Amino acid sequence: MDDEQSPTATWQAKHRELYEQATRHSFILSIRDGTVDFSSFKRWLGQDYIFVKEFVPFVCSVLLKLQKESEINSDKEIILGGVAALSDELSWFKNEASKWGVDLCGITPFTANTEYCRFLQSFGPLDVNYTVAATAFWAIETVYQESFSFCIEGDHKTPTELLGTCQRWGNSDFGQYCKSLQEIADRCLKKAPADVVRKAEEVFVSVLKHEIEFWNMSSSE
Ligand SMILES: Cc1ncc(CO)c(N)n1
Repeated sequence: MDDEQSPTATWQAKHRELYEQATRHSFILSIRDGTVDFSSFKRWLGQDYIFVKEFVPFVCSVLLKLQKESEINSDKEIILGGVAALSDELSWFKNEASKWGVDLCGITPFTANTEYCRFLQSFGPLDVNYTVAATAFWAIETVYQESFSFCIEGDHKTPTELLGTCQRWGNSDFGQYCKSLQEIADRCLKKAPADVVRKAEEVFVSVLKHEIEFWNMSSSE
């Protein structure tokens, strides 16, 4: 791929500061250096389960939008794979929650989570542009990939109990999946009109801000 021409890579560089705050947040750094507070981890776990339940209809809406753009068949397979993986992910959350003694039924979403979920819902209507939704999808998955892969890279001190979580989003298959999503977003963005590209960039920045708020929420009381 021609990186110089890649709109998403350009934005990652242009919004570097926000991007770093989202992917190198103190919560993630505390996992990597082993100082993480397990009660924060448990809070993140319960809140993220709520988020992922809302992420399912979001990814389905991306698939539905794509259905209207009849020609791109390989995109459909990648995104359908994403929907399928979420089923496994929800089971993983239930299993992980029971290991940590977190009661998933009794959880109420915190404000940052509610706001992020509302943002996801805003992509629901079919007239919301596919390119913009695909950009959001790529950004959401990539923040987790870059955050959790950092916790299992190099000289980390990630607690053993958290390695499974970090591998879930930090593994190289998930990394490959994020690259595929990036290629989809870039291909769409390269042929999109200027107003769509502008909107997609705004959405990219919004995702970073929501992700930062989500980490803040998880790491504070
Ligand atoms: C908040 C949040 N962002 C991204 C992902 C990746 O799916 C997730 N599970 N939760």
